[in-house]
Amino acid sequence: MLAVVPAPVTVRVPSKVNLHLAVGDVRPDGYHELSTVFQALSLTDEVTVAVADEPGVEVHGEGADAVPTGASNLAWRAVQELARHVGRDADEPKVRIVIRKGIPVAGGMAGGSADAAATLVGLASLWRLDIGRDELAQVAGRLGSDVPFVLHGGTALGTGRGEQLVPVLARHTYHWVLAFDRRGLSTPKVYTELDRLRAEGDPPRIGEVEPLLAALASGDPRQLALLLGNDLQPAAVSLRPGLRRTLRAGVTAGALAGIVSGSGPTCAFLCEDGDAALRVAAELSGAGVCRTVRVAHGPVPGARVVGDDTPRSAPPEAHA
Ligand SMILES: C[C@@](CO)(OP(=O)(O)O)[C@H](O)COP(=O)(O)OP(=O)(O)OC[C@H]1O[C@@H](n2ccc(N)nc2=O)[C@H](O)[C@@H]1O
Ligand SMILES: Nc1ncnc2c1ncn2[C@@H]1O[C@H](COP(=O)(O)OP(=O)(O)O)[C@@H](O)[C@H]1O
Repeated sequence: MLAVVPAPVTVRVPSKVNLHLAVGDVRPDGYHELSTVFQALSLTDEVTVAVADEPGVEVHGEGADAVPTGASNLAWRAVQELARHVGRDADEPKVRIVIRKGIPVAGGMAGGSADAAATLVGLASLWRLDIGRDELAQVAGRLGSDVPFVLHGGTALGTGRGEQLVPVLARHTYHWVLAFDRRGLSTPKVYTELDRLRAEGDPPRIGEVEPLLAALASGDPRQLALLLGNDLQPAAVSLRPGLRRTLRAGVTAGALAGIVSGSGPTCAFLCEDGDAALRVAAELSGAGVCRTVRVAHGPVPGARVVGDDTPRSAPPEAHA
C-alpha cells in the first residue's frame, strides 16, 4: 500500500520591534538580562515546510543572498531541535523548507528567529504532533532569545534574556514606517559595543517600563511615542553613525518618534495613523538616508498556518 504524503504547510510569521529595550548586566552565560516590550509587526516572512526526498533550505526575497542555506540556517536548526525533542531522526529529517523573506536580514527585526518559529509551527502540523504552544515555546527558547516572541505575537513583556514572556494589553493598532539600511548589523557585536561604551563611561539608560505599559493600555500613539526607548541604540549608532541622520529624517518627515529597532540597523518610526505613515514613508524614501522604506502595523498575531483561522487557546493573563 502507498503511504500518503502530507500536503506542504505554509506559515506566516511576523517581525518585531522593541518598544522598550532595557539592557541590564552581562550574565555569566554571556547573555544580558533584559526587560523589553516587544510588538509584532505586519512585515512578515512566509515559510513552507514539506516532506521531501531532498532535504534542505531555499531562501527567496528580501536579502536572500545573505542568508545561509546550510545547517546554520535557523529554520534548519528548528527542524533538528524539534525532531530531537519528539524523538525523530534529527540527522536526516526528510523535510524541505522554502523561506520567502519580507523581514530584513540582520536588521534587528528578528527575521531569522521568525523563520525558526514558523518552522516549528509548520512541522507541528506537517508531522501531526500533539504538542501545545507552551511546549513549542520551550523548544523555541533553545533556538534563540527572540524565537518565543515571534511564535507568540501581539505585544508582550520579555524578561530573562528576552524569552520569558507575559502578554501586555495594547488597545490600539499602531502604524510604523521602517527604514532598512544598506547592510545588516551583527547582534553580538552590538551587545559588545554597549559593554564597551558602558566600561568607558555611562551612556544614558532608559527608564522603568511601567509608564510605557500605561501608554499602551491607553492606546494613545502620542503618549507611546514619548516613551519609546532602546538601550542598544547608542551602541548601534556608534557602529553605524549614519543612523543619526536616518532617525532625524523620519521625525522631520512627520513621524511622532523614531528608534533603532532592537540591535538595528533598521529604524522604526511611530506615526499618528495609517495615512500619516504613508506620507512619512513617501518623504523618507526621497531623503536618501536608507535603502528601502516599508509601512507596517502592529500588534499582529504570532506564527500561524496560512488559512488556519481556528481560535487559539486563551492567552495567559495580560500584564497591564
Ligand atoms: C537584540 C534583540 C532584541 O530583541 O533582538 P534583535 O534586535 O537582534 O533582533 C535580542 O536581544 C537578540 O535576540 P536573538 O537575535 O534571538 O539573540 P540570540 O541568538 O539569543 O543571541 C545572540 C547573541 O546576542 C547576545 N545577546 C542576546 C540576547 C541577550 N539577552 N543578551 C545578549 O547578550 C549574545 O551575545 C548572544 O550570543
Ligand atoms: N532564516 C534566516 N533568516 C535570516 N538570517 C538568518 C537565517 N538563518 C540564519 N541567519 C543568520 O542570522 C543572522 C541574523 O539575522 P536576523 O535574525 O535576520 O537578524 P537580527 O538578529 O538582527 O534580527 C544573519 O546574519 C544570518 O547570517
